[in-house]
Amino acid sequence: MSNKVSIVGAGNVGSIVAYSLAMQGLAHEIILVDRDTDRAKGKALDMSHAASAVRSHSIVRAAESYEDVRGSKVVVITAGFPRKPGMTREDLLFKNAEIMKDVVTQVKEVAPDAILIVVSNPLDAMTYTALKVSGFPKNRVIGMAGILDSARMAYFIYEKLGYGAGQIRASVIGGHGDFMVPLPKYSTVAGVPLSDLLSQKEIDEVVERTKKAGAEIVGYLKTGSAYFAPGKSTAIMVEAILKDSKQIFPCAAYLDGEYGYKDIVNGVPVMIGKDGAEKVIEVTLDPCEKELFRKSVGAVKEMVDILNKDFLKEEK
Ligand SMILES: NC(=O)C1=CN([C@@H]2O[C@H](COP(=O)(O)OP(=O)(O)OC[C@H]3O[C@@H](n4cnc5c(N)ncnc54)[C@H](O)[C@@H]3O)[C@@H](O)[C@H]2O)C=CC1
Ligand SMILES: O=C([O-])CC(=O)C(=O)O
Repeated sequence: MSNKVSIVGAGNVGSIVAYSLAMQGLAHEIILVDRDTDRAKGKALDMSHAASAVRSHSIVRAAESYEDVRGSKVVVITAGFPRKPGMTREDLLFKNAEIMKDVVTQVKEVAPDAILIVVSNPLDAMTYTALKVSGFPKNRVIGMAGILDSARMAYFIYEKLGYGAGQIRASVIGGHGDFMVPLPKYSTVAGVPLSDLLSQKEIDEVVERTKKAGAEIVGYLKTGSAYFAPGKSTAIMVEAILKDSKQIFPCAAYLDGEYGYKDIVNGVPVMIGKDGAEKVIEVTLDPCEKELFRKSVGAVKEMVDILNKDFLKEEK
């Protein structure tokens, strides 16, 4: 099996994905594609030096054209604008949908068998766009968000507790927006339920901070958004595919009847292996969680309906 990975968008997130993979020596060849070719070239050279320093066998190269993406097992797409303070992720819809269409149209020509991992925002709508434009089967187009949102929730639980770092398992489903659905019921510290460790008020605070964590970081950085945790979370998905680990991660996946929804992308637990999103896992939700999930699907559907009306109408 090829373990070549291409990353389209050699900006902040794309660089961390590539760097994480190169340091692990997971992919033999990592290709950086960016419309700013010099940015890709400079970063690829720098990362190849770092790989050499740690005696990793990964080679990072900048693409001269999409021809260099040919033969990739995984193509990560981080091309697109990040938001700035005061913006929502949804504000990026039209600009990034244009970029996604352009990128996926070119990727599918040279890597028709690749698995696409979408990172660009608004994440769920961009994953849907990539799926429709590529025409790839649903298991081969996955969005990255849930690993990041769950990691953020785990960190905020740690901040409340002051102990348990590394032992906290948090769970977030739903879309990657203000309507994401943190699930305290499925969150534990070394197997101990969160409700045995924190008060309801503290849990509610963790939930709210998790939902706004992206915006909190945008507020500090001012010129763009988070990239270390997003990049690492994406690399974790690439690793699961390359190693065929068949582990469960929260990811944005195409729902085809699961959870009672069809023709929409939303964040759910997914078993990831060499074929991508090999299985969507259906978690039992209580009526309140179901309602939050419904709202989250609705928020993504609003964007998808806008795109389907015009922008994606030829992609069916
Ligand atoms: N899913 C998630 O959880 C997260 C998503 N994001 C999203 O990821 C995207 C990238 O974020 P950053 O890396 O911080 O932005 P960035 O601005 O640092 O990098 C974006 C890169 O895309 C390139 N690009 C733009 N159009 C292109 C095209 N048509 N072809 C090839 N390259 C192109 C740019 O030249 C730039 O290097 C944003 O949309 C951001 O909102 C960021 C963090 C988390
Ligand atoms: O907040 C943003 O715009 C970037 C992102 O999706 C995140 O960090 O969760």
